[in-house]
Amino acid sequence: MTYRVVLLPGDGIGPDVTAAAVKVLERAITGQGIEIKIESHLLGGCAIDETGTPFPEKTQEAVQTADAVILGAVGGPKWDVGPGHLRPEAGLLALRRLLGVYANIRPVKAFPELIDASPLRKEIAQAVDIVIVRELTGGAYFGKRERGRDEAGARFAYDTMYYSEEEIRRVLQTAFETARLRRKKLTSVDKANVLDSSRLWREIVQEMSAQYPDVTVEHLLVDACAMHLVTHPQVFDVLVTENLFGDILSDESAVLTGSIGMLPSASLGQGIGLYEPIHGSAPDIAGLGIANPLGAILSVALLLRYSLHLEAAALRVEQAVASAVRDGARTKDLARQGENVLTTEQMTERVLSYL
Ligand SMILES: NC(=O)C1=CN([C@@H]2O[C@H](COP(=O)(O)OP(=O)(O)OC[C@H]3O[C@@H](n4cnc5c(N)ncnc54)[C@H](O)[C@@H]3O)[C@@H](O)[C@H]2O)C=CC1
Ligand SMILES: CC(C)CC(=O)C(=O)O
Ligand SMILES: [Mg+2]
Repeated sequence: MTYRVVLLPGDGIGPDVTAAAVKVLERAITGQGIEIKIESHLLGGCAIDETGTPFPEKTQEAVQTADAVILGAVGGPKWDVGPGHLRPEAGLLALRRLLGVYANIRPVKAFPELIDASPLRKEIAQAVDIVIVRELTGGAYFGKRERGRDEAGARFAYDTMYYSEEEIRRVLQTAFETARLRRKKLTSVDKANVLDSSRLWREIVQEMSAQYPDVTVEHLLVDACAMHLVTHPQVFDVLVTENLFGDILSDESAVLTGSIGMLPSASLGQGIGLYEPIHGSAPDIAGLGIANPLGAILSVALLLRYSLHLEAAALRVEQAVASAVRDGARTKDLARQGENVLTTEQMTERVLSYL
């Protein structure tokens, strides 16, 4: 069996962490009787530089026929000025939309050995085990938007947080089913005291909960949720929310585990899965070779699990990461004072040594 995996390294630290991910993927499938063909394409700022657009046609064609897609990250200060349609992030949003990956799964699990890197109290940090299900192809990032000038010549801008019933239902289904396979608790996060899109979201959660009587459902306003995540994150099992809230809450949750560099994600929907660490292109450390590759490597485990259905290989990758961390492997973002600091490549080698 041969699989085609499209690699989109992107910008900043993206190429470093995806190079690590590919090495781990190749090692993980050795002896499995399968072959993986990796095909690299342009997305984001590097694509703007080479082709004048953040999501070139060649990349669009390649991802639509792939078995899975691995992405690093896009963006950076180089492209922060200039016309809106040329932003690297627009390429990423278009990619997610094209693949129809409406459910972004972001597991947030503490590694016992990294508790010192977490800002939480020890007994709380070690109990963090959450899956965030973030709606990924709707909401304010995709709604009608405009910038203009009013009659007096003053500037205005707006973005619309639009959700259809179908968009809400399908991601909630993923969330309910995820909760069912875990501790059977679903926290739906919204801003239903203010936003109509949130009121509809909450109504649909309530309607759908009848089909999942084994799942305990609670509703939480997003501002309170942001606080609860740092005061008592151990109460959360599966957390489901719309795109913008999920983007923010997952970066916050990442820190609970020690570093944003630790968190993987799987974006699932209409077939082809997209796998990426949750962090961005980290321009402040780009080119230094010190990025934490573990979020990207753990995304490979999710690819093996969800797209290739190789659960044993997925577990091996997760265990290899856990073993490396247990043995004291630390990139700069994880290291406490006096700890030996590994480069991206050295950390990758440590993970590979356990595979
Ligand atoms: N999926 C994507 O492609 C994403 C792209 N971005 C883009 O990335 C650029 C930078 O955004 P920021 O707000 O700075 O967010 P960021 O996630 O790139 O970085 C935030 C902070 O975390 C650190 N960090 C991130 N990943 C790390 C890793 N693997 N190892 C060690 N440290 C790590 C960075 O050094 C920085 O201090 C922007 O252009 C933004 O739009 C941001 C988030 C996601
Ligand atoms: C372009 C942004 C929506 C990327 C991001 O921050 C994310 O998906 O987490
Ligand atoms: Mg984000």
